This record gives sequence, C-alpha cells and structure tokens, in this order.
Amino acid sequence: MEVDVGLTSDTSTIPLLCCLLITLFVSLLFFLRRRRGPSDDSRVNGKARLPPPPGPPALVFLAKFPALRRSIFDLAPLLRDLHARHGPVISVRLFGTLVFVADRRLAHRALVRDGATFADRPPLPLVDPDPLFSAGDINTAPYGPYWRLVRRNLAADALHRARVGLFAPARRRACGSLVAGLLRAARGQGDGSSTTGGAVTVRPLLRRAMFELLVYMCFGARLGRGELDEIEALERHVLASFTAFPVFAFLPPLTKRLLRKRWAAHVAVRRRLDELFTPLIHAARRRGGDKDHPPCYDESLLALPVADEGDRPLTDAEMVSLCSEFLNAGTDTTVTLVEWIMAELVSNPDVQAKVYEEVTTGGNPELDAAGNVRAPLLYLRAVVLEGLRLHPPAHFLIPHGARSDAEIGGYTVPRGAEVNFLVAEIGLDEAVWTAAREFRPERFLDGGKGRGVDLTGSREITMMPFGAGRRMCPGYALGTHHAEYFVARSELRWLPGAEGEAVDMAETVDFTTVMKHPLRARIIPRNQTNTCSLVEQNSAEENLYIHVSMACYFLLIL
Ligand code: HEM
Repeated sequence: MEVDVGLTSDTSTIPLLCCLLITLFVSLLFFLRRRRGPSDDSRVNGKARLPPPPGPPALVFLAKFPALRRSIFDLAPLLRDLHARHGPVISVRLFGTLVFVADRRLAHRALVRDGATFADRPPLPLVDPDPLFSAGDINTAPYGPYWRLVRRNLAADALHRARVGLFAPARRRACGSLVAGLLRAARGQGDGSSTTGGAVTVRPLLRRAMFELLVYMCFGARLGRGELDEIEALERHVLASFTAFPVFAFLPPLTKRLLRKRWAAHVAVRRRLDELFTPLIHAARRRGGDKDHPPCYDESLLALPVADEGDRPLTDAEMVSLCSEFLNAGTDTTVTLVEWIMAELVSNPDVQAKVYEEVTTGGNPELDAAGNVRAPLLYLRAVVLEGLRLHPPAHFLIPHGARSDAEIGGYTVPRGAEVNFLVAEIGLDEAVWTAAREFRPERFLDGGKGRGVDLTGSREITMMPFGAGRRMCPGYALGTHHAEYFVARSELRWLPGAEGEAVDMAETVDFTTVMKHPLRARIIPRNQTNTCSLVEQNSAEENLYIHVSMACYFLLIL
C-alpha cells in the first residue's frame, strides 16, 4: 500500500498525520533508548553496577522544552536548581542519557584521570551530525587519529608560542585600529551604530578588530571591509547553527523537507564559505617562504598529510571547516572575555588605575621571537584570570561522550552518554574562592588563593574556563594572550556610559555567555603621546591644522 505523506489540500488529514508522526517518533525513541541504554552487564570495570545519577523524569525536562529552542546552554538556571536538589552529578534520560557534573573534583577525575573515557564527542541520538559545517573540524571530530592530527597541528604548530610571537605587528595593527575606531566613535565620527550620547558600544568595534586579526593569522590576507563584513556574517550563521537546537540532526530527510527554506540557507552559507575560503587557502602556496609573512594556519593545513589514510592531503572541504572553526572559536570567546573585563574595569576604577600604572611603568605584554612575554605584567595577568574565573565565556564545555560504561561520583554513566560540566559554577565554588562573586584580581597575586593557578587543570581544577584534559581548548594560550594584549592597551580611560551610571552585569547566552546589555563606555585618551600609531597620525594632522591656522591668524594681525 502506498502512503501519501505529502501535505494534501484535505486539511482533515493533518491532525491524523501529526498523531502518526508523533507515535512513530516516540516509538523510535523508545526503540533507540532500549538499544543505546546501558548494557545489561551488571558490572562496570569489574565492579558491581552502581545506580545511575539521580535526576528529574524526562517529562519535567520536556515541560521546559521551550527553553531548548536555542540550545541546551540556556538550561543553566534549571540545572542549578536540579543540582541543589539532587547533588553534584545529575542525569536526564532524553533521547539518550545527559549527565551534568557541578563538582570540581569530580570534573578533574572525569576529564583528567579518566580522560580517555570521556574524550569523545557524543553521537547525536538519531542520525549523523550536521555534515555541512562540521565535516573535518576539530571540535566535532571523534576521538581518534584524525582528531589527534588536526588538533596537534593547531596546538603545537599553528599556535606555537614562537609562531604567535611573529604576529606582533598584526596585533599592534589590530589594536591600533581598535583604539582609533573607539576614539572616532567617541567623537561621534564612527559609523553611527556604536555611539549614543558620547558613549561607545564597544563590542562591534572590538569584535571587528579581533576578527580581522584572526583572519590574518588564518589566511595571511588583509581583506577589505566588504569581504570582512561578508565573512563575519557567514561565520555568525555557522555559529548560530551550532548553538541553535540541532533541528536537522533529527530525522534529516523529514526536517530538511519541512524546513526547506532554512535548509537552503544553510547550504548557501556553506557554498559561499567554500567559494571565499578555498582561493584564500590555496594562495598560501604562493606565499610560502615569503619573509614578510609569518606562516599562517592555512599553510600548516596545506602541508598536513593524513598519515592514517595513506598520507592523503586534507580535502578543500576539511580545510574550509578548520579555518572556519579557527575564526569562530578564537573570536567570540576572546571578545566576550575582553568585554567583561573592560566592564569590570569601568566598575572598578581603582583596578583600572593599577593596570594603567603597571603598563606604563615598563611592562610589555608582547611576546619576543621565542614566544616569551617580554616583561611580565603580573597585575594585568591577575585581571585576566579573574575575568576568566568570574565571567568564563563558555558556561559549559562542548558536550563530551562516554566511550565506555564508566563511573562518576559513585554513579554509573552509560556508554554513549553525553557528559557536560558546569564551568561557571565550578569557578564560583566558595570552598575555594572567598567572596567568589566579587571581582578581586589580587587573589591571583602573591599570598592569594589563586597564585600559580593551573589553567590546564592537570594538577587540580579550581576553575576551568578552557576545560581540562584531552579536549581542553587548544587555543587557551592565544586567547589569554590576546585578552591581555587588548586590555593592556590602556592608553584610554574607560568611564561609565553616563556620569554615575552603574554597569549592568546581566548575562545572556549567545554562543558564549555575553553581557546582556553590551558595554557602553565613555572613552577618553589619557595621554596623546602614548596612543598608538593611527591615533598619533590623527593628532599630528590636527596639530598641523592648528599650527597653520595660528600662523594665518598672526599674519592677518600683522
Ligand atoms: C578566551 C578565549 C577562549 C575560551 C574561553 C575558550 C574556551 C573553550 C572551551 C571551554 C572549549 C571546550 C573544551 C571541551 O570541550 O572540553 C574549547 C574548545 C576549543 N577551542 Fe577554545 N576557547 C578560547 C579561545 C580559543 C582560540 C583562540 C582558539 C583557536 C584559534 C580555540 C580553539 C578551540 C578548539 C579547536 C576547540 C575544540 C577542541 C577539541 O575538541 O579537541 N579556542 N574552547
């Protein structure tokens, strides 16, 4: 018998079809849960099976389903309540088992001690991951030889400290144009979108400066404004597709048909990224050996044989995904961090004054040719660490997948379970940090609890803004360096948007956890002679204008 699943003009069949689909979906879920559920083996690693982590019935979770419209990350308040009720490890059986861990010691055991067990990314419950944007990148790659290859290439080659050191002129350029842009906007000469009443909305300008810098580190190209605008818009679409509810992961033949327009937009974005990135990547062959260009990420990809697959080169699609990931992973996280830190500096003028004092009395956050910081700025470093603790850009990790049945905190975690960690909560643990919700950089200086904190979490976890263990962020050193560098350029005085106005520290989720009300600040140069080159150029022109006017004035009087 042939079943017509198309939507016919007879609307009376629609409810029937919906019921049919729902029944089919629920039966499929039930079937898959049985197949993917914990193995019947009553022993884990030779020991008697422990109970599963406590948690609410799936229905309670489903009742909150509207909150999932954006992403699982929106569930932080609900998860906090559940942890308060059920303890540091909870689980929810929904499409599969979701496990959440809110304790730093258990996080250390899972991610570092039992690192290999939780080093995978979880499979999506019903289908393959969306292959459009994730084919070949690092963060969605299963734990295996391909992941190891591309991750090692990024961490140990492209982001090697000495390599990052070579990009000092690009960093100076990016920072110079940021400062010039901020000052232009403060004088009301920006594009208008970022200034209101003398206060500058910082994020768009900061984002553009960081994005331009990473585009240069990736492709070695300085692109025009139009191209940057287009790539930035495309990358935002890619990000949104990662954080939005992964609708195309569920029964793709059906969802792609039902949401035809949305799917077509997805495909168009990927096609355009391919068109833009492929020539940029291949241009690296012509650049090779050019002394004026530090070796960029794309060059490392072109020269990377996939040893496990007969030394084949990376495909264009893989390289495009990897470059797209590089831009996305490195931009929003760092911009979010810097914006939070600047918000804290506006709210805490005494901290801002100390940063300024340290920077102007001989510190230098830049790296030398060997990749070492030229003159360490301990207070600046403490400010950035406190920013990472109190405002980690990612409040969760990218979900980890259990590769075998395992144990966390006395509970069984079944193979295939999706495991995540409450990063923000862990950094606020009052047992480790006194006055944990206050911005106190001093805690990272001599005598403070955070002195010598291990950001990689390999010894112990007291905060984990970059994760820990095998999947830990490979860009953590670059992220912190960029944050330090951008904050250190404190030739500007940052004041609240309006006299006496308090900065609103409310949060919202937008891939990273950003300021709900983007920072607006009045920005005033501290010392014209201390500003960077672009600004110096402007003031030199202004000085010339003043001198010529004065000469004319005196000539006229005479
Ligand atoms: C302040 C800046 C940054 C923060 C807070 C941050 C945070 C994170 C976090 C929390 C993860 C998830 C780790 C896990 O799942 O266990 C991650 C993964 C990742 N990050 Fe970052 N990140 C930052 C900057 C960067 C930069 C600059 C790059 C590269 C240019 C980068 C590339 C990546 C990649 C490729 C992964 C996936 C790693 C894997 O799956 O093996 N990140 N990051």
